[in-house]
Amino acid sequence: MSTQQHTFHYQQEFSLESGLTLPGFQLAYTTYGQLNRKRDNVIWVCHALTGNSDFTEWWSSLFGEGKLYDPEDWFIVCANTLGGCYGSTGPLSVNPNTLQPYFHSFPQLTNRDIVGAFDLLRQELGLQQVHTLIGGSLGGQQALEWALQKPDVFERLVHVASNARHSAWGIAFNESQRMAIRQDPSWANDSETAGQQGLKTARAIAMLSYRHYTSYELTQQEPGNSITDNYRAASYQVYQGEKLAGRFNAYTYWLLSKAMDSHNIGRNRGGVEKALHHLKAKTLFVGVDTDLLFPVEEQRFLHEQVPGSAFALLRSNYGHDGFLVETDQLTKAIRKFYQSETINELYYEQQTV
Ligand SMILES: CC(=O)SCCNC(=O)CCNC(=O)[C@H](O)C(C)(C)COP(=O)(O)OP(=O)(O)OC[C@H]1O[C@@H](n2cnc3c(N)ncnc32)[C@H](O)[C@@H]1OP(=O)(O)O
Ligand SMILES: N[C@@H](CCO)C(=O)O
Repeated sequence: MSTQQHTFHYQQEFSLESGLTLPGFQLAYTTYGQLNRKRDNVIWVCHALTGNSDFTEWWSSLFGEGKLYDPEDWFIVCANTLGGCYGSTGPLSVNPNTLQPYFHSFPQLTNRDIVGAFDLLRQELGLQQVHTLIGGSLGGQQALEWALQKPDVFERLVHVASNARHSAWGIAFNESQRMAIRQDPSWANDSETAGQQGLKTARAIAMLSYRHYTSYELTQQEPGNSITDNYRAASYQVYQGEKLAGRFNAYTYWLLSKAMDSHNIGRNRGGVEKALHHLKAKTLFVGVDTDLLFPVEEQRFLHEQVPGSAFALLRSNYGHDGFLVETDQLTKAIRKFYQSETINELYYEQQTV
């Protein structure tokens, strides 16, 4: 069975948290497997900052024949985020009011806006219940926000390497990356490639928050003792910047990093703790022990605030990106979560749901 690519068109005005509007939008989305007769086998995935809707590309170990989410058993859905650059309406899309690309005029979005758009797609697909909503990093923020907005829809939430409110540390990292984009003179232009050089530096900065001292030591340590103008770790940084610039644009990067900054489930809900009282989904909070960007204290805090929730800690040398890499541990933790068993093993801790 293969994944299917689709596009959802919403042709009415869409109001944003800022008070601005979008004159409609489209979302690119991927499905895998079939909805069963009881319509109770839906898994909805929310992707991270630079991801796309095809979860089999970046979480391939979780989805597929014989894997945790086998398409023979599950109907799996993931939409590219609103504002994204993998088929959904974003800054490079044409504004139907001006017939020109939005570029810098694309309105700023929050995670509330983004999950509001996802929810319109969910309704269009007629999915009244979702067995599990799963997301990591920015996708975890969106999943938590959505589970709060629609508490009766999501039966389970798997919240991976994410938080309830973006931290001062995280905002500072994001702003440092946006400073790099602003330093690029082309950012002043309205063109598809505006800020692309700055984006490369932004990605290089971001890598330092996605990885860890240990992962650099393990993979990028200089083999010899000679002085060079291009140390292995230096060329790695340059390469990672080039690689992202080849598949992403600075506008979407800017927009989504600001959506991440504004993430705060407590906004207009009396604060984070009060907001969490409204979470109905059985929830597994997952952290990565070396995560510098979304440190494990953030997921432990959530676990403590949500009675009956489960918690799993993944061990990784990869830092935050461990959520994409440590899929064997993640699979085990989710399986245990589904079985509602109390576990206490070397690689993760978890309490009964
Ligand atoms: C649409 C989407 O892509 S989905 C969303 C974003 N995607 C992801 O996050 C993908 C998830 N994958 C990853 O994060 C990583 O690949 C990991 C964590 C799984 C593996 O990490 P690593 O083994 O360090 O691989 P990483 O991708 O960081 O770097 C490897 C690349 O750097 C290159 N590289 C490694 N060392 C160096 C160096 N010293 N100098 C230059 N290039 C280098 C490799 O040749 C390789 O190139 P390639 O990607 O063109 O094959
Ligand atoms: N590797 C991830 C990191 C952010 O979670 C990405 O590029 O989206």
